[in-house]
Amino acid sequence: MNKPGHGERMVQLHRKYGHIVRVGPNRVSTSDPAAVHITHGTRPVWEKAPSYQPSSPVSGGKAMPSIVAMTDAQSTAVHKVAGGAFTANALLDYEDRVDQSCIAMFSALRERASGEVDLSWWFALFAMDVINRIAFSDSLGFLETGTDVEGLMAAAKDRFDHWGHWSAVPTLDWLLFKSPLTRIWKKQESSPLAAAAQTKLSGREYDAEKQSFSKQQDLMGKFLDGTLKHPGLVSSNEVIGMVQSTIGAGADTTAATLAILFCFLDRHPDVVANMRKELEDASIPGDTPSPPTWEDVRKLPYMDAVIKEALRIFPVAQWGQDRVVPEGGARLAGQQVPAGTVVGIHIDSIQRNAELFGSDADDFNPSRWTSATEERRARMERAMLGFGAGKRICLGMHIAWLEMKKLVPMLITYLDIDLVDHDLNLVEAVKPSGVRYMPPLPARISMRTPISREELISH
Ligand code: HEM
Repeated sequence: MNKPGHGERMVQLHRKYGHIVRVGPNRVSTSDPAAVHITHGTRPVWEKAPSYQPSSPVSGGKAMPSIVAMTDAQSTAVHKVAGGAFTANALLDYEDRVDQSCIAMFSALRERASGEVDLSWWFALFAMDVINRIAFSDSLGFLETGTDVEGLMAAAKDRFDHWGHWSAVPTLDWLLFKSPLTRIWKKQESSPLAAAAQTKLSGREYDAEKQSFSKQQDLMGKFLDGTLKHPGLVSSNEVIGMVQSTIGAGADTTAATLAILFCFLDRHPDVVANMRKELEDASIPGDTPSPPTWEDVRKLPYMDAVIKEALRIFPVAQWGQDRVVPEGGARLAGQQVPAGTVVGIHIDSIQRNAELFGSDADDFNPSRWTSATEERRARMERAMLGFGAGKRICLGMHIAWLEMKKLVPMLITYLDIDLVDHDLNLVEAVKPSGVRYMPPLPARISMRTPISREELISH
């Protein structure tokens, strides 16, 4: 998973050998869209494979609870306690924080408009800034300072790198990094992400009158309120793990998706022109330089198609979403697979399936979504796995859409963003890990509409 070109090699392997390919002892990969409804279905729920365990962060020599790596039973408890924090309705509680990050991002790019900026770095700062605001009601200043505050970005990246590296040998990961033995010979450090979550948790006050921790309507408050409603299901240590894993899961994924999207936009000025036209026709974001409202942008069909197409053609999640075949075995892609086998789904292969997406499935073409019949679009939607599927689908998916659909219109409306290298070979340049990490993307930024700083800040 950590070698450049891994995703592309898997696509070629599946195209050559079919929908089921053996990729290791007791381990297969499938590219059959129909198989996903079995592997990620609910009757029965297939457990996540041990390859998820290396994704759990370590703090003080112990594996911290991580939402991504939990068993089905643990995840059911977490969904009870925290599910409400991730629903489409909860988005309105976060909208003002996303706006603040959009404005901070826009100001930062605007201030650097005369020179070159590394777009990958700024998207990474944006995603970390916004997820901290949503999690703790505090940006920590990623965008204001332009730096990796408290090393949280490095810590999140380290987690994904570690996962990519050790996912094939989870027992060794446990022995070397998480077993009681390692506590004897290894220096015990606290993860910066866990430390940040712990500090915020200790500062949280309970409002006895409202019987709530949610004065600030953020993830931590909502998680804590969930523990009050469902006592005994999740401990405070687990709340820290949940916040920590949410930040880890939500930052680099969103940042890389934005960076990939802007690579494609750079290559397709016609798409940018269409997006601007759609926004202008809907008078969004308006004359003032503010991020558009969620209500205004959430249903714009072309914007939706463009972001979806970037998620389709170059999905950032590179882990195989491995599941274990339950008792009795299963029939996948016409073959009987025995119980206990680990089955990974290959997202790139499924999302570039020509039968579903057409003969130009390997090309970036947002209009495939807008021109498709309703029935065809529904079939394509079902094959989109960039956020996972089924019970363990990305909990932060709605938040990710909120962030992207607010930031992207703001950037393309007020800025021209011109990448220095228009022909970057993404397959070779991207560093695969748990997620695809984008290389630095030097870009020249210029203002499309003159806006005064006062005007920007006042909105
Ligand atoms: C474009 C951005 C994002 C992408 C592409 C993405 C992708 C994914 C994928 C593929 C999964 C796992 C499915 C599996 O292994 O079966 C996942 C899980 C998860 N994501 Fe995201 N994600 C994104 C943004 C976010 C954000 C913003 C948050 C938090 C606010 C978040 C929180 C989570 C959590 C907590 C899980 C674990 C769910 C579980 O196992 O039950 N993600 N995400």
